[in-house]
Amino acid sequence: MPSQPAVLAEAADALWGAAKTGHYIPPLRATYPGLDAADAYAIQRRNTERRLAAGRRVVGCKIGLTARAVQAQLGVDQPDFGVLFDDMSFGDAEPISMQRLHQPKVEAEIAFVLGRDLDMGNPGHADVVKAVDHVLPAIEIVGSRIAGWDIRFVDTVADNASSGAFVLGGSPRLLREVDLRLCGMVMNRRGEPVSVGAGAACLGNPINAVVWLARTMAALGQPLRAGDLVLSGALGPMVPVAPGDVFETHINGLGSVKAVFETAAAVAKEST
Ligand SMILES: C[C@H](O)CC(=O)C(=O)O
Repeated sequence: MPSQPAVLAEAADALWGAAKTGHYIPPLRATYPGLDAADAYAIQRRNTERRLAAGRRVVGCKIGLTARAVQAQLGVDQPDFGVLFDDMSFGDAEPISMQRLHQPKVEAEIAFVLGRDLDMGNPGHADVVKAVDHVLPAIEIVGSRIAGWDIRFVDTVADNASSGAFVLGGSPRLLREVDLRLCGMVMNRRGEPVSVGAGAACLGNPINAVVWLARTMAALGQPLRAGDLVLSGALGPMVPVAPGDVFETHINGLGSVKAVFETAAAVAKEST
């Protein structure tokens, strides 16, 4: 049974407050034991509307929970999605302020940029392949407003799929130039490998994840559109971020992208 609107509003307010204050909250599933997936997306939508009202612009979607191991950990057999906004976007090697992040972790991903709308009913693989304009290497900086990342499906969905920020590489490639299933990924922190993986880790092929999202959004009556960015899901394990960290991700056939986080001294200066 769907939760009462007052419960959804209270949960959305709690996440919003945690993002503003940095006082992270207990898991929603513990505070509101009846919450289901539909409730969680309704909570996410409330805060999306709040961000839009504050002048932020939607630039696309992120897909999460695409790795079978992570799905098993959270007890689900499907991915989830969150909304990407203009102010989450950082360029290759552009310094990222720690102040705006919440318990940040990084993941290496493949970003898709669409050149056509996917507004047909139940889009398929051929539709998605035709609609992709280009792909890019990306680093997603995930975050959680839930204390200690103690999340299950409803907690992360409500929290905009634990999104935070993202960095895109600067050299777009065409889909036909790369085999996304086979491309290997290594992420280094100051030269040391901290996460390795491959395209196949993302639902067998990152294109499968984009098909899942395209179908989901079409079914919701909010189809993916030309110009939308899609972060397709992690290719390897998430890695916690500390101030001053620099992560470089290389994805075979796609090139490299670097995420640079401000130092502890800069964090201290910002908070005085
Ligand atoms: C909890 C996050 O959704 C993880 C994520 O972004 C991913 O699995 O990819």
